[in-house]
Amino acid sequence: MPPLVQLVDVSRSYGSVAPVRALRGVDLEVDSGELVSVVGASGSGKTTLLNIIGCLDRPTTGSYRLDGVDADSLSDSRRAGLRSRLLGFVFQSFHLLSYRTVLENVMLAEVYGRREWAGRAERARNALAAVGIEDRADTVPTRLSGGQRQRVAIARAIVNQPRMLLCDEPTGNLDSVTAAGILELLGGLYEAGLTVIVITHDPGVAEWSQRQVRLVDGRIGSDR
Ligand SMILES: Nc1ncnc2c1ncn2[C@@H]1O[C@H](COP(=O)(O)OP(=O)(O)OP(=O)(O)O)[C@@H](O)[C@H]1O
Repeated sequence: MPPLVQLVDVSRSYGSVAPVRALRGVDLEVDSGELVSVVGASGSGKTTLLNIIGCLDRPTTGSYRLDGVDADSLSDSRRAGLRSRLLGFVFQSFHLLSYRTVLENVMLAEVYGRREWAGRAERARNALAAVGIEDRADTVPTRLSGGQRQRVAIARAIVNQPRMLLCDEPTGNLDSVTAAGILELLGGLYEAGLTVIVITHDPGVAEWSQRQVRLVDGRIGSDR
């Protein structure tokens, strides 16, 4: 089996005049079932790396394979297909639609055309149950606490049954008790077999992960 994530000598520069070299020659492999944190100072390239892994951006040079597929060579629409089939995203600021109910937020994440319409609400309710928030299905996100909103965002991320969750500071807006609950939830998903990559500034989150990748000025400084 190929690694789920395989970056070979990946660099990413922004701009052409005096380019900013956000990533410089990154080699990284992540196998299915790993729980990896990505740490590093502000500006070290963490979000750039996550965007490439998430097929939201392409390397300037080097190659990226996702589940054995050369993601760089695909058209945008094929990349979107790969992304929706394999990946779920969780962000620091939740990115929920405030004028839709919790249930609708999760239902809207289902990929059009990929799965039959019937059962869509039930699958969304199951995802909400998996994160312990099914009783708030009919409310709007603005009536929820930060921790509850992040649970909804995680339900949305898992409703398509992805192979991997990509999380950008998932506990960054939460107090420590609430953050611990979210880590417990992510840890449970990892134990159930999901691959999880988490960008974090929080040393506690890095310690909690199984493997820490540290970026230093766009390069891998350590990987343990
Ligand atoms: N769209 C862009 N255009 C130009 N420069 C960018 C762009 N995105 C990121 N950069 C630069 O690339 C470098 C890496 O940025 P990146 O956001 O990946 O770092 P980061 O480690 O995620 O930082 P933070 O912890 O502050 O979120 C920084 O110097 C940043 O200013």
